[in-house]
Amino acid sequence: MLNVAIVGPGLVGGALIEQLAAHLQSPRFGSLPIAIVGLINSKKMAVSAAPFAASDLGDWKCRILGDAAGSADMAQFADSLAKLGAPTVVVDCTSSSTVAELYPEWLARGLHVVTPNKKAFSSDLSLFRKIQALAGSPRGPSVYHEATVGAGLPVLSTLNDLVRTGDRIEKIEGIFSGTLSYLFNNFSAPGATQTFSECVGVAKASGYTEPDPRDDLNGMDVARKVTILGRVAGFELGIDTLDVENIVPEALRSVASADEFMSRLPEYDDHFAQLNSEALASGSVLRYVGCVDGASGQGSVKLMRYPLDHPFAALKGSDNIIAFTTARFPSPLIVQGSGAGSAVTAFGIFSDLIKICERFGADSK
Ligand SMILES: NC(=O)C1=CN([C@@H]2O[C@H](COP(=O)(O)OP(=O)(O)OC[C@H]3O[C@@H](n4cnc5c(N)ncnc54)[C@H](OP(=O)(O)O)[C@@H]3O)[C@@H](O)[C@H]2O)C=CC1
Ligand SMILES: N[C@@H](CC=O)C(=O)O
Ligand code: NA
Repeated sequence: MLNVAIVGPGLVGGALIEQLAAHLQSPRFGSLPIAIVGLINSKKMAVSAAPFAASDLGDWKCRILGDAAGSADMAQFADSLAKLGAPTVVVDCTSSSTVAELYPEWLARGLHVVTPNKKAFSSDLSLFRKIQALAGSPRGPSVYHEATVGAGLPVLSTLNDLVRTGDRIEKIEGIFSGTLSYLFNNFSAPGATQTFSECVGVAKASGYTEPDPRDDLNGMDVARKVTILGRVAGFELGIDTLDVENIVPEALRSVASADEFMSRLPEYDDHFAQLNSEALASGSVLRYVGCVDGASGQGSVKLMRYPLDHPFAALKGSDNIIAFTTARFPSPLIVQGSGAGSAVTAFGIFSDLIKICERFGADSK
């Protein structure tokens, strides 16, 4: 049995619980030997030697992390998990750097890590290297983070396959943000009528944005993804050395809360409308694009103009598009599809859990 403990059952972690519970209740393709044994948020935690029942998972806020649950204590949580005996995966569904810094400790105790949290792989290079070293042995603990780039789309598994089979990465270019894809697909299109701030509001309500949408609009979320792609491709990218275009209006960068930012954003609709009409007048649309350049080993994140017949201009909804140009793929290998939202992100995490099940041959007892 593979034990799973979820840190941060918010939007994405909650969707993962739903998908795992649905599988427990009605396995479609044979029962996977996966059990949820731990949950922790910033206030409460519960760890159990016996798997949580599907019926409790259906109402986990009351039945597992309700009043009877203990106070959150991350050290104690990891201690209890390490003592369980069976292979155990900690799924970090927070966006916390503090939690990400605990991965080396978890790995050293034999716990596997699966996460959509970008922080550990895009912050200090030394943390990334430490994690890679601890997760590098064939029978030791593993780290999977497919959902950190393109949510559930098979982006990192594709890149890993290219790298491990000896291909040379020349360029990775794409629209890596569901939020910014949604914004510009809907705002910057011939005949579009929604204002920029209205589009941001819909992206937030749809669960595409980070908890504070400024983390999307300032380019940092895309910069983190570019850094992860660059590092997985073998380049020593540092997030602070990337060329990143921040499109948050200057006066709103320091406002205290996400709510205040959202309420003041309409003041800047004219500014974005102006940028958009200039692009449309030249037969182009605006798209927010990230790039890893294999020749220089550098990355960039920029608001660019694309002609209407370019594949980036034809993108829909919150789709991501990632084009890998390599020695073997001079005509790029393209991955495209829904790249944000809790269901597809939870799917990416679930598929990583299945890989650990397969690698460690957890039996179904
Ligand atoms: N939304 C998307 O489309 C995608 C999201 N991601 C990533 O998924 C992750 C989760 O996003 P989302 O679900 O939207 O975030 P939410 O804000 O909805 O949930 C975050 C959760 O983390 C908990 N948490 C925060 N800090 C701590 C801590 N120190 N210890 C324990 N728990 C903590 C919060 O607890 P509490 O409720 O008590 O505050 C909450 O349950 C992020 O890293 C995001 O970047 C990746 C790909 C796509
Ligand atoms: N806020 C991000 C969520 C996924 O990483 C996005 O919009 O892509
Ligand atoms: Na992905």
